[in-house]
Amino acid sequence: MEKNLTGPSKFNRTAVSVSEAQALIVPYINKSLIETIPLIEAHGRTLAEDVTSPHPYPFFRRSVMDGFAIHSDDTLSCSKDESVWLEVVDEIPCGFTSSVPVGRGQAARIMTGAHVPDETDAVVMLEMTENKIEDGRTYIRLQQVVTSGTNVTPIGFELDEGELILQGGRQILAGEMSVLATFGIHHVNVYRRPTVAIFATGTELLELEDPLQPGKIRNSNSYMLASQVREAGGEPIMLGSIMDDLALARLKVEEALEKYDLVVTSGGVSVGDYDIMGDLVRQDDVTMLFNKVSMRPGSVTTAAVKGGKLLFALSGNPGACFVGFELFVGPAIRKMMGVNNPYLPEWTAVLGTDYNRRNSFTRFVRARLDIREGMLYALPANIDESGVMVTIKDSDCLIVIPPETEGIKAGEQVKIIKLQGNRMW
Ligand SMILES: Nc1nc2c(c(=O)[nH]1)N[C@H]1C(S)=C(S)[C@@H](COP(=O)(O)OP(=O)(O)OC[C@H]3O[C@@H](n4cnc5c(N)ncnc54)[C@H](O)[C@@H]3O)O[C@H]1N2
Ligand code: MOO
Ligand SMILES: [Mg+2]
Repeated sequence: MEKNLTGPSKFNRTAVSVSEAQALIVPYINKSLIETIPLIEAHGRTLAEDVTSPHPYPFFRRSVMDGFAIHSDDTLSCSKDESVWLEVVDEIPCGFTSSVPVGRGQAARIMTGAHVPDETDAVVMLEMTENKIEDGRTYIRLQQVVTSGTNVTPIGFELDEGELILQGGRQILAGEMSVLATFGIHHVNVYRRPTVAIFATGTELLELEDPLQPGKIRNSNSYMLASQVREAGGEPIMLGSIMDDLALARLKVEEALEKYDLVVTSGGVSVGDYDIMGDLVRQDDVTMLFNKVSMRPGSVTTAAVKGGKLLFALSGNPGACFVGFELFVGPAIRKMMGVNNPYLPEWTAVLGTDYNRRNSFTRFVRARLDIREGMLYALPANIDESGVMVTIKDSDCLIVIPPETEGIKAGEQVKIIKLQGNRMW
């Protein structure tokens, strides 16, 4: 293969901090277009509009129990020794309203969730009554005072008409589904999932079906990135891998940027002879945002803009590729999808084992989370090198080790970044 001789340019790098790098990207994040989709397909999507309640909820006074709708005043004289008999004049199943007025001294049999007759003001539970039939009429006996409002859910108990229920930017999960369905919102306006083109650079890369050969490895980064894109809410577009060839990479990037919302590559961003991405982002029609971040892993993470679209060139080292995505690409995808705070949550945890490494840069250490006696513990992976792939699968979070630390002792508090994905098994 023809060698890509490096110019001096890609050695010339100024490191920016993680937060500076994140801020440099923000102006170039374009919100996705809005689309209207059936509610049933909206799980996980981000609402693109505020939703206010079109009517109060509940919409009618609703019985909390199976029992009898009554006038509470009829029970004022009730006690253990003094009972009141009420005539049952109606039966109200769910989905119906009463068919006859319920007068004083009368009651209507009612089911949980049914419409409480307007003239009644309380529901007494079935178990608190006895009944008798006389001359073909049914009567119930009460021996306790029932206060007004007992077992009746008032109109608007949960929500008033016109109340802001869900703000734009909110993710639709089970609870939001329930609210939207309650108000008959069968189609919702959500942000379109950004399409994220993924391709890997590296002459050493094999496709998954290829047999192994000495010096070659399979392209695992693209598959890892596809999962990360999905978790962030985007739609991964797999564009395979290309060899380390600047012209080829350039063509591929241009095509992908034209067709898709975002492009993510892995590999070739350092200073090696075949590290073409460093040169690619320095070409005239590309605006490089940063090509070095004061962090490990992922120090070589690079971001650029071409034709108004973002290109992220992540490290080929799997650990650095993973972290670079979580800190920069994931937030960009979530922001495109209208998420108000797109960054992963920062929590505090107790460090589970000593962390002995000397550290000059901010380091993001993969770790497992564990709850011990109600406390959150972060247990660093035993091998955490940038080039190590296997412990990525064991990380629920990244421990943020500040720069200039000599090591941290078990039991000390550490800042962690909680990774997405609810691993349940
Ligand atoms: N002289 C220097 N060497 C290196 C520096 C440096 O500053 N000076 N930085 C190191 C750091 S830090 C990192 S991180 C890596 C970055 O490497 P690249 O982004 O240029 O990636 P490659 O050289 O293409 O590959 C590195 C490594 O990753 C493997 N790889 C690549 N693509 C994939 C893939 N799709 N799936 C799985 N694994 C992949 C590749 O085979 C290499 O082993 O540079 C250091 N060097
Ligand atoms: O970008 Mo490199 O990880 O710092 O290992
Ligand atoms: Mg390299």
